[in-house]
Amino acid sequence: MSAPKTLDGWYVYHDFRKVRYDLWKGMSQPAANALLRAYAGFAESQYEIQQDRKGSFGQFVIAGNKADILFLYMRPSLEELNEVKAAFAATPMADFTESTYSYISVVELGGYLAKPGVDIEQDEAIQARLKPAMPSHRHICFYPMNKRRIHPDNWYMLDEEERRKFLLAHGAIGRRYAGIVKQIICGSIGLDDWEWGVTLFADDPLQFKKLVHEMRFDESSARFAEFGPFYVGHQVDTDELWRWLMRSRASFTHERGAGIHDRDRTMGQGN
Ligand code: VOV
Repeated sequence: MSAPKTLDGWYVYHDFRKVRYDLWKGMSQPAANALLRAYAGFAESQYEIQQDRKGSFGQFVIAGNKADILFLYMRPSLEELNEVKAAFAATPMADFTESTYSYISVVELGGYLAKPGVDIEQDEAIQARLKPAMPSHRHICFYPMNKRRIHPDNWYMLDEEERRKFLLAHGAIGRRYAGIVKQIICGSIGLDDWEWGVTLFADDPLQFKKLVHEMRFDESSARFAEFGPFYVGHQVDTDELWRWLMRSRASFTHERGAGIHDRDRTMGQGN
């Protein structure tokens, strides 16, 4: 029995963080403004890297209390992800948030997608899937998963034909969500605690429930899948993240609606 080939793309770092409200609320308003301005510079540089197609970046507010914020980065190499980690650590945002969960993986596609005789590097459609720009959908859902290895439901002992049959049925369900849910499946065997990181994007979060629910009844998930913790949230730009963070400070009530640039202006006037 031989392992199926995979096509591997950008390395992915999910960085889930919680706000240290004890520090954040104790900070003076000018200090909070300066902090967020410094962070905005970092976020801007991340979006520029994405613009240059040298990586991807997204900011998300996470629902529930497993985390408050997710920073999601993709880069061509693990070293570059570690550079991003250092660059983030240098921002004051790192001082008043703490990591609650992280996940390292690499964008993965089935090896059968490689057409014989065609250089993967020249196949634009495959390159776009291996090195994806951050989808612009409003919502995100992330969870890690394994394929079971307990007899008789041992995914890794199935022959190729059986696995293909299961994945065909899985793909058929997924395709019914074309244009509604976008998936980025990342392999993490040898990289992190689970075998895959599943990241889904949709404008309506209810579609995550509908898709995952449908897949639970499909044999490839019903018999073989095991799941880790689920995270769900919505995508924000830096300005919206700023407003969300400011709302969590008691002093924000009289500043509701002020964005980074408004704040910069008022800061410049000596506020
Ligand atoms: C949003 C829709 C969607 C679509 C269209 C889709 C399609 C496909 C196709 C065609 C293929 C086959 C290999 C390849 O082409 O890469 C896959 C592969 C895979 N998937 Fe998937 N999947 C989706 C969605 C989707 C979800 C929601 C999940 C989580 C499962 C659940 O129960 O919660 C998932 C998982 C996976 C995994 C872990 C793999 C790798 C399995 C392996 O052993 O290698 N996936 N997937």
